[in-house]
Amino acid sequence: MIISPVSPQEKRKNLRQALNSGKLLQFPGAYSPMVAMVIEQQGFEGVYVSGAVMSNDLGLPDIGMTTLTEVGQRASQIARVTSLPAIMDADTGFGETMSVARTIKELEYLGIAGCHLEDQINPKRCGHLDNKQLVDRDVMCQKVRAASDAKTDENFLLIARTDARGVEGLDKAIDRAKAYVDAGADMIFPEAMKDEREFEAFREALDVPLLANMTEFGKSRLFTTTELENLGYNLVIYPVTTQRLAMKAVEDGLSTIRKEGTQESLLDNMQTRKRLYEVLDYENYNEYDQSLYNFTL
Ligand SMILES: C[C@](O)(C(=O)O)[C@H](CC(=O)O)C(=O)O
Ligand SMILES: [Mg+2]
Repeated sequence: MIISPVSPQEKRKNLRQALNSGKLLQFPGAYSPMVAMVIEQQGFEGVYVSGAVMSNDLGLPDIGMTTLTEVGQRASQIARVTSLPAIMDADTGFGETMSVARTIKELEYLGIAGCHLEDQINPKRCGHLDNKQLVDRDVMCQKVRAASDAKTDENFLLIARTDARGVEGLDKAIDRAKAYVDAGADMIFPEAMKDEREFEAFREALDVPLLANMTEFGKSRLFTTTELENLGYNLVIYPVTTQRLAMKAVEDGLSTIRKEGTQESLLDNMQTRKRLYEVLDYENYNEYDQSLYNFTL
């Protein structure tokens, strides 16, 4: 109730243990705290806070216009209602080297279990678009080193993402990933791989855990969990999925109300009041106040 009893330190420790299990961990994107609760109730292993989703939610494209404060606070609200670890998309780190160090310290303090930093210049763009631009490998290594040094909890998961595949090619992307591991990254996120062979090449080249991004309408085919597990990947994100599902339902629903003048025909598509209260565990708030849950539905 209210806030998960599992501390951020425990969540990070649990995540480290789970990553060592050899089992693929599924982290769907949560666009709000309540979505994180549903992700936990459905039995997933963790929650992802997407930079794209945070931007879109503010009515902005995903081009690095959001701030550490905005994204960090929202990620914290999402992280604290679930006992699952939450991983946050920190884009290019919200600034240069020293700011990146601050980003890590703030995210630890906000209860986040880990984050990823990417090697694009700012303004960045979605990793599955063309014409991305990268910072030099050394600049990114410096950021990763600063991030790693800034940790106070060794279990905070520092994930380096490389967007180099679409810019410099597969071999250079793998070289960069190796350099980021040497600089202190705990995990690698190879962005926008073209096919199975490329996912495999990263696995062969690196000993650290790997993250697979199964975003829809992008450059990678949507692999199943079995396929990803067989490829040796450790964690999969479905970053924008819940927002895409919800927004389609919202758009369709609004257009129906506009056309039909009532939402009557939409009721079957809606979360009922009963289900909402189950998700929120409303009944248990009665322990605190007997006058809260004395109605019938
Ligand atoms: C993972 C990602 O960084 C995100 O912000 O969720 C995006 C997802 C997307 O735009 O589909 C990405 O750059 O892949
Ligand atoms: Mg992103």
